[in-house]
Amino acid sequence: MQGALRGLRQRRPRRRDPAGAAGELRAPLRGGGLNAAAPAGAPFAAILCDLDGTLLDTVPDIAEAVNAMLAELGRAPIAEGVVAGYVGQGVDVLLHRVLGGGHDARAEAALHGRARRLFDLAYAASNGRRARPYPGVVAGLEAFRELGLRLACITNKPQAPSDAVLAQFGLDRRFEFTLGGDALPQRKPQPEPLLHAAHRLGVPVPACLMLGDSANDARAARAAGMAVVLVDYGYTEGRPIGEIECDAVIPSFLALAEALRASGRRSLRIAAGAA
Ligand SMILES: O=C(O)COP(=O)(O)O
Ligand SMILES: [Mg+2]
Repeated sequence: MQGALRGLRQRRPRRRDPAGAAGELRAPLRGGGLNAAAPAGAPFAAILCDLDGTLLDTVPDIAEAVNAMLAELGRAPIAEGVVAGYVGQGVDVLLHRVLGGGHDARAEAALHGRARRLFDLAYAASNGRRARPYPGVVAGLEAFRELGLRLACITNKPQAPSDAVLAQFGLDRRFEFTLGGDALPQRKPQPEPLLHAAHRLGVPVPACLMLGDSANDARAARAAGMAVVLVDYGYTEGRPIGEIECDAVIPSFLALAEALRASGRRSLRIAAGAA
């Protein structure tokens, strides 16, 4: 157990559940305190899982489509690492960033619309070509299932490519449903997709745990009133993972499964000295 927990890093205390439902943390955070807690006396019942950068390493295929789009527009290609820093808030934001060359850039509407059509065509072809699940994802999802946790995938990637790439790896069967970035008017970091998922699962909001890789997942979870755990290997829009407020950072799904198993799904108990 010690080994599996070693990678869990204690994060800034979550003093009060934003929705007021989970109440105060039940133990001090010094040493091996509780880091995130399900609603008092109740275990976590569901995990809402992000896709890009959490389940699957998808940037090689996204970058291929971005560069095919740029070639059609007569523009120079950009490096995969730059594309990785632009992924997180869905395709429209990605293309504004690519066309404008910065995180806050906005492209002119006609150009953006043309780029979107070209990107969608190119991504339909490249999606799944080089994408791979991260180590421990498949075994971790199986462990979550064995723990009796309900699972839904909540992504900012549009529904069609999300469904296609998850099905390619048999991961669609692991989730009760997948909510794509175009399924609702709102996307992460807004809380609505998470609240929608909790409602659809029939699980109380504070009994849901968001598992993601970026500040978009963390902010959505906080706004919804959920605990949030981030993987340390995903796409953070160029931000150091340590700067993103969350309950814990984990090296793999298996580490989270072990922490939840050890606590009867009631909390993430952080190993002493694991910070
Ligand atoms: O498509 C994106 O920009 C990010 O997708 P994600 O929410 O699955 O990380
Ligand atoms: Mg992600």
